[in-house]
Order: sequence, then C-alpha cells, then structure tokens
Amino acid sequence: MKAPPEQNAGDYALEACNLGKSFGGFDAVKGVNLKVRRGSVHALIGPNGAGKTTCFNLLTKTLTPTTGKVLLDGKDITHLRTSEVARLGLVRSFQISATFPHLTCLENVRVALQSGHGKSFRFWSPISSVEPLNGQAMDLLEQVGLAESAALTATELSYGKKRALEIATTLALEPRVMLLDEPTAGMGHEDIAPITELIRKVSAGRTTLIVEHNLSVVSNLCERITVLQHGEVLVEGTYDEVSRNEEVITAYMGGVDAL
Ligand SMILES: Nc1ncnc2c1ncn2[C@@H]1O[C@H](COP(=O)(O)OP(=O)(O)OP(=O)(O)O)[C@@H](O)[C@H]1O
Repeated sequence: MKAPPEQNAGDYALEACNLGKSFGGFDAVKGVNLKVRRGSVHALIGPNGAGKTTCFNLLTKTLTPTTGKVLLDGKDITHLRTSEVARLGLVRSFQISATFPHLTCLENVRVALQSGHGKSFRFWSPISSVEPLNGQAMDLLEQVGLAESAALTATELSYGKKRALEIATTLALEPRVMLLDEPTAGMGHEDIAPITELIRKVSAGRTTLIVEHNLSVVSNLCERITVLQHGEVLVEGTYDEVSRNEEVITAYMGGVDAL
C-alpha cells in the first residue's frame, strides 16, 4: 500500500506542542498537541470543563502556558503578546460585548480597521481622517451581509447580525489564521444556518479554528475535529471518525446516540 504523503511544518498554520496550563496546581490543560492544517476549518470540542476555553486562550496568547509552545507558521509565538500575534495574522474573534453598542455598523468596522492600521480609535478624530476607511469598511460589511445595515447601531441588530458584525471586525484585522470562540453560542435556530454559511464563506483562503458546542455546525463546517477531555486530547479525526469513537461517545455525551 502506498504510504500517505509526509506532512511537514509548512502544512500547518497553527500548532500546539505539549501545551499545558495549571491554575493553582490544577491542570486545566495538559500535554495538548494540536496541528491545524493550513486552509482548513478545525474544531475544538469536548464536554463542559474539558479545557476548550483555556486551550483557546493559550493559543490566542490571552493566557501564558505553564508548559509547551505555540507555533504560528512554524514560528514560536509562545512569548509574544496578543497584539504582536495579531500583526502576524493570528486573530481571535471579538466578543459581542467588544463591539461598541451605540456606534453604527460602519463605525464599528472603521474602529477595527483603525486598530489594524496601528492607530487607536479616538472619538474626537476629525471625520476627514477616518472617511478614507469607509470604502474598506463597506466592503467588509458587504462580505458579511450587513451592507444594508451600515447606518444602524449595533444595539439595533438582531443577535445573528451582531455576530456577523463581530466577524466583520475580525476580518478588518486581515487574519490569516482566525480563531472563533463559540460563534453560534446563544443563537436561535433561525440564525445558526446563516452564520454557519458566513463562517464557511469567510474561512475560504484562511485557516480557522473554532470552539463550538453545536455538533451539527461542527459536522457541517469542519474537516478536522479535536476532542478534549479533562484537559487532554482524547482523539482527533474527521467528524465521522470522532463520532464513531467509543471513548468519545462515552466521555463526551454518555450515550451511543448522542453524537
Ligand atoms: N482561571 C481559572 N482558575 C481556576 N480554574 C480554572 C480557571 N479557568 C478554568 N479553570 C478550570 O479549568 C477547567 C477547564 O475549564 P475551561 O473553561 O477551559 O473548559 P471548557 O471546556 O471551555 O468548558 P465549557 O464548555 O464549560 O466552557 C475547568 O475545571 C475550570 O473550572
């Protein structure tokens, strides 16, 4: 039988090597090895308390690991700050609370563009200095289906559209590797399909890692899935592989029909 092609570091945009995090002696994440293939959408799933958020925060440099390394395009970024890794193209989604509720969609995206250009947002910036960003901001709103909502404030948007706005502000930072934390959390059924399609669309040409509880979104979107349990990797594979794995069925859901 022909051997599978060798993978090399260049095949992976993001890697965790023996990643660990202890909180006061409690190992929330232990010895995690994760390789996110360039151009793929990869999910991190697991039961409550499995260590997904801690792992996500380690990868996005919001937390400093107790052990191990994080590599971006093979480069060790373990000791860089979030802002430094963002400049290298690793960007995590903003939470809804991080969008400015009383600014319009256009203004929110413009703020993100300004921060991407290395300028901090100033409410007193003369309008003439930010207007050149309007075209770019409108393009981003167009990409996420919010062009017609450009003049609405974030508070006037439905929950699903707020998430789309959050994705537009993430795209404003020109991510090559995009990390999305529970993009469908708290969403009504009607918003899940459009946001899944939006993530599929904006993931094209990028590498995406998502932490997601909704398994139908994961099966729909993700080529590879890593299952965490008790802070460790239980299994990694395609959705079909992990959903048939006995250990995953027992550990993750406690029932054969659950996945
Ligand atoms: N700052 C902290 N201090 C102490 N323990 C923590 C801290 N953050 C997380 N933990 C613990 O680490 C473990 C993993 O938590 P984490 O939030 O990463 O899991 P999770 O898989 O994201 O869970 P959920 O799906 O419920 O959000 C849990 O037992 C949690 O209580």
